Amino acid sequence: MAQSSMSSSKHTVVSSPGKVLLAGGYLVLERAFSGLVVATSSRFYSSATHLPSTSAAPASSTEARISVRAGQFPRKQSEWIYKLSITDGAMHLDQMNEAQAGSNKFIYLTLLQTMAVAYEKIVAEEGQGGEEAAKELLDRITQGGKTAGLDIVVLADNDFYSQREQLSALSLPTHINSLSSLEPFTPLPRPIAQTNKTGLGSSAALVTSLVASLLSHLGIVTIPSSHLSDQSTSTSDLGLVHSVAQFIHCLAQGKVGSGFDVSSAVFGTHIYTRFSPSILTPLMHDPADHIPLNAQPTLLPILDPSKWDQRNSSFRLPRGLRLILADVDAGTDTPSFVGKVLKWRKENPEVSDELWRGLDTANMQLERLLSELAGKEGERDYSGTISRMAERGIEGNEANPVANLLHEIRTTLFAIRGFQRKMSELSGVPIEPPEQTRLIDACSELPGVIGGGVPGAGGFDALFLLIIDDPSVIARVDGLWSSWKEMSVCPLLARQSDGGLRVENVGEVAGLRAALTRS
Ligand SMILES: Nc1ncnc2c1ncn2[C@@H]1O[C@H](COP(=O)(O)OP(=O)(O)O)[C@@H](O)[C@H]1O
Ligand SMILES: C[C@@](O)(CCOP(=O)(O)OP(=O)(O)O)CC(=O)O
Repeated sequence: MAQSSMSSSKHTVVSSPGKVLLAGGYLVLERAFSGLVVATSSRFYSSATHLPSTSAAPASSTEARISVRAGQFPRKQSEWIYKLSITDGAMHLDQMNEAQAGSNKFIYLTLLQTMAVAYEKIVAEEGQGGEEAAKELLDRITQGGKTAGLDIVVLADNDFYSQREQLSALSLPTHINSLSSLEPFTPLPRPIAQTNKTGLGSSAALVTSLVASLLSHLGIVTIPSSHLSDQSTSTSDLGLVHSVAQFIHCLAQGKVGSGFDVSSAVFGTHIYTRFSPSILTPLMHDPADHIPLNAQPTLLPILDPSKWDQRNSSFRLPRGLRLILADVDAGTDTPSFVGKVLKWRKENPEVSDELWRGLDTANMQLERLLSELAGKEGERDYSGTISRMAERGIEGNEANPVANLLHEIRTTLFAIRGFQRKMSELSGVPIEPPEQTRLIDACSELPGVIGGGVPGAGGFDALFLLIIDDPSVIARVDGLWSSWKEMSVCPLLARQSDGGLRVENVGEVAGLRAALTRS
């Protein structure tokens, strides 16, 4: 197990999946509507172990060092070192190397607020606040003053960042199969800010896995293990990780989004209905930049999962179908899309209400059809029908309910795109721009492709296809993508996955041990 209670070798690795909002972009910002969020097989890993003491950072029971390194990026600018100390009746977190590495708001806020939650949990366990509880927290971090603190490494599967340059450096074509030739956690040449992201939600997966690995390492929560035999997690532990990660992610982004990305990083694939943004309002204004050593908790009463009202209903893609994704080489400024669409909606309530309702009906129809198809997996002709469809267009067949469902799924995907184009036309925001329409239409004509669309906020960033999971279909899609001239289309390796947050066994994740020890 990666998580062990042996004092000197305690090592906790927690991973979170990336996300694709298959349906429900913009609508999911409102509690009246839901989104279909699919978690990806590509994951973000946060590893926590002890930091050996050195003369510069001696072991101490009154302060701790916390070093966080983004393991696949150039070390000099991608290792953030902090000191956590007790001074003037509060705990303070100060970065020691800002001049060299710059700051990383997502990491800093995750450390500060997670430590604040850990402090409040210790106060609740021990019944008293103040320096005693803060010292107990420092003790857990430094293993009773025997180590300097925590050594954290964060690593994202290759899919989270564009691998175009890495493929071309190895003279590999931009094909799905080429991606598996890249070394896991391939080193990237530039710092994070100069690296192109692919839209899998790196910051949500980072914050979620880091919150979980810290709280788990410090003995505050138990996270499910990748080993099915070890399922001792309570749902309230996952709920706490969820609310803490939502809070931190909103704080770091400077806004309260729908939170579907953090929710899928915790719970995996599901139908998501957002939390009321007012839950977080008291914490969003004027957040503390230190941890006051109060006896009364300030975060836990708000982050108590029982006070949160988001809904996750179970959903998964049927067997035999595969979700494939591509990164399209043209950036989209999602925040400005959201602002513009919402402004248009506010100015045009009647037209937009009708459009939102129509799109929601199509989105929910997609969910119903996919669930109905999943319900037929046990039927005799299920696999046969699916594989026959790999070779031809998706056609209905009166005598075959599986074929009919596949055909209805295709029609619904087209209907959703129709609504998204209407949204684009009316709001002036290119949610499904004509370049994407041409590409997705061409892909949808290939035998074995059920349909596709633009995920999340849409734009020029990415596209998804729902296909029959068969090598011949993948080969056809690969061929079309690599020869497409109007935009540069680079596939991702990820497929859909149901799992959410989990503790990993280091030896069982390909390339993880090597990446953790890479200097
Ligand atoms: N591998 C990583 N290591 C450390 N921080 C990361 C990493 N990946 C992303 N981040 C943080 O997340 C930020 C990007 O967040 P954001 O722009 O919201 O992207 P996304 O849409 O992928 O979530 C980066 O500026 C950085 O602070
Ligand atoms: C518009 C949205 O409903 C969906 C945006 O989804 P994306 O997957 O496009 O998001 P980014 O990771 O920020 O690029 C906004 C929201 O739900 O917060």
